[in-house]
Amino acid sequence: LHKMGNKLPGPSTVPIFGNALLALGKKPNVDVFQLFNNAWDQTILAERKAIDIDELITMGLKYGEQYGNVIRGWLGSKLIIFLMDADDVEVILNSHVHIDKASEYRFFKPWLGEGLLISSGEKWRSHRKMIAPTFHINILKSFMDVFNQNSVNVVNKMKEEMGKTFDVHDYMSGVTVDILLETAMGITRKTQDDSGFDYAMAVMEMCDIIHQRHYKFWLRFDAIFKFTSFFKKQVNLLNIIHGLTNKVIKNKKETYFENKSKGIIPASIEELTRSKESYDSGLANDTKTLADSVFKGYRDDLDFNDENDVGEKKRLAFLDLMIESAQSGINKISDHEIKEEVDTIMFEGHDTTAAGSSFVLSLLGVHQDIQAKVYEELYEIFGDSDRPATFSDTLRMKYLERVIFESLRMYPPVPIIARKLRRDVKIRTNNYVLPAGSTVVIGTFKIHRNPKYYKNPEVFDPDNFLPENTQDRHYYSYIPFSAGPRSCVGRKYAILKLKVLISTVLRNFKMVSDVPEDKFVLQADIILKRTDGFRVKIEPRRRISTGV
Ligand code: HEM
Repeated sequence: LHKMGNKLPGPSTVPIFGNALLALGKKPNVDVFQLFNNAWDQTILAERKAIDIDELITMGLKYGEQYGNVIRGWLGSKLIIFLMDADDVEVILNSHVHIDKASEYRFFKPWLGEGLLISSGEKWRSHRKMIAPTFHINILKSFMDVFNQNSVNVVNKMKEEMGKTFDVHDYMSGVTVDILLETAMGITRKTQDDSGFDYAMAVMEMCDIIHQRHYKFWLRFDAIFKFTSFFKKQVNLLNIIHGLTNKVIKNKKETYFENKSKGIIPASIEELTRSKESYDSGLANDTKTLADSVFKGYRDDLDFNDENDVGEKKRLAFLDLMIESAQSGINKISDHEIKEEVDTIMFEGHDTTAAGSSFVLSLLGVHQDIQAKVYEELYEIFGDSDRPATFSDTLRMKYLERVIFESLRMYPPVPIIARKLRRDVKIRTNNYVLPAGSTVVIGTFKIHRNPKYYKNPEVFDPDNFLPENTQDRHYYSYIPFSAGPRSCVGRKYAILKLKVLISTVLRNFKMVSDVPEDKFVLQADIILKRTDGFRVKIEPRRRISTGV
């Protein structure tokens, strides 16, 4: 490992510590925008020694300017390799071999157990096969009412903020938890209480603790961590988080047995979607969305399931399927494993979309011309009507989709992903061989801002996703949902939900941001966020065409 690792370019090391001392005393909050905005300029980089940077990861990205798109760092005897070229990333993500997560993900274990995000081997494979069909396009269509209703609810809540400056993330976070509870978990509004908000807050604080464990190396050791105040806090936060997920499962199981004793068979997704068809008739001629072309280079099991019949039994929403499977013995899954998956979906499905929607809304507040174009498109679809969005409406939101994609490019909610290599792997850059046992960090944030793939990478421009601009671009230069066998299982769910939620907000309010984009302070936390808060103002929307 040592011999092969040292053949890769990277900063010089000191005995025992390797490059670990470079991270000493660094804080997690970074002005990432500033760092990356100017990072292509070598002279500015040279002056940037004093900047607060986020442990080896952000530092590794900075060193990219010096060493290229492959950099090695030694954290003691641990070899970390940063990859920032789409060709190299494809070799890792497209593989069915390199699918194990890096050991850093273990800090999630007390919270998520061995859920889909962290598990590997046979457990991951069989659970992925079980869970992916629960995000089948027919199921997503049946969620349209829930997406619409909750979007209207959050619009009504946001009216309180008219004329004030506020953090739109608070609202996006709340509505995202509500939507997840109702869709994936099948918990009706009647049975929900305020614990969703406490849950969202606890998740944010847990992410902070996990992040601290990444960059403060002494907190990496469980034996030390257990004696810190962080541990006590973690216990309290996990009580809140698991309190909600336990309640969700208990509630769902009770309903299952109640219905079973009454002989009630839950409506299949086919039945649910069929009854919608008359209401959602007149499907747009062109049913292809931007996602179909942008992600076509790495078709995954989600696409396969949508195009093939996965069998009626499997077409149940997530938690229904889990419980049905456990009770009927169709799939082998224990109660404990159900809980791990519920915790995983609640976390992955919530924090990512809350950050994604908050970035879109605050960016539109900055770029008024782009917002006017989005509104013009929505006006063409809905006119003055307040009617809910149908699935076919969402297919017509082509400019909004480009805006969402561009926002996920510049501000990917998951800014990096990491894998542990079990075998040596040869990459395209200089035919380097990455040794088994090393940790590979894929710098999504940096790849998305590489001028090799995007003409003006630092400029927010939805036209980056016009068909003529996407057709020849490397597929792995755009990986907000990762790609390959371990791609995000909620990708289609997320895009559909974002379209309904954001279109509903914009049909009711004009977003305004007094903070320009170059003043956004990013936090390269587990989930990319703004430490300065997603501060916006809203103005009532006059329902007239903007004439753009
Ligand atoms: C804008 C929204 C989202 C983004 C940007 C996003 C991004 C990602 C990324 C980059 C990964 C790979 C992580 C890694 O390899 O470490 C991932 C995995 C995952 N995501 Fe998402 N995600 C989003 C929404 C969702 C939603 C809505 C759900 C579920 C409702 C979800 C569920 C999952 C799960 C379960 C995994 C693990 C998949 C596996 O390893 O097989 N995500 N997501």
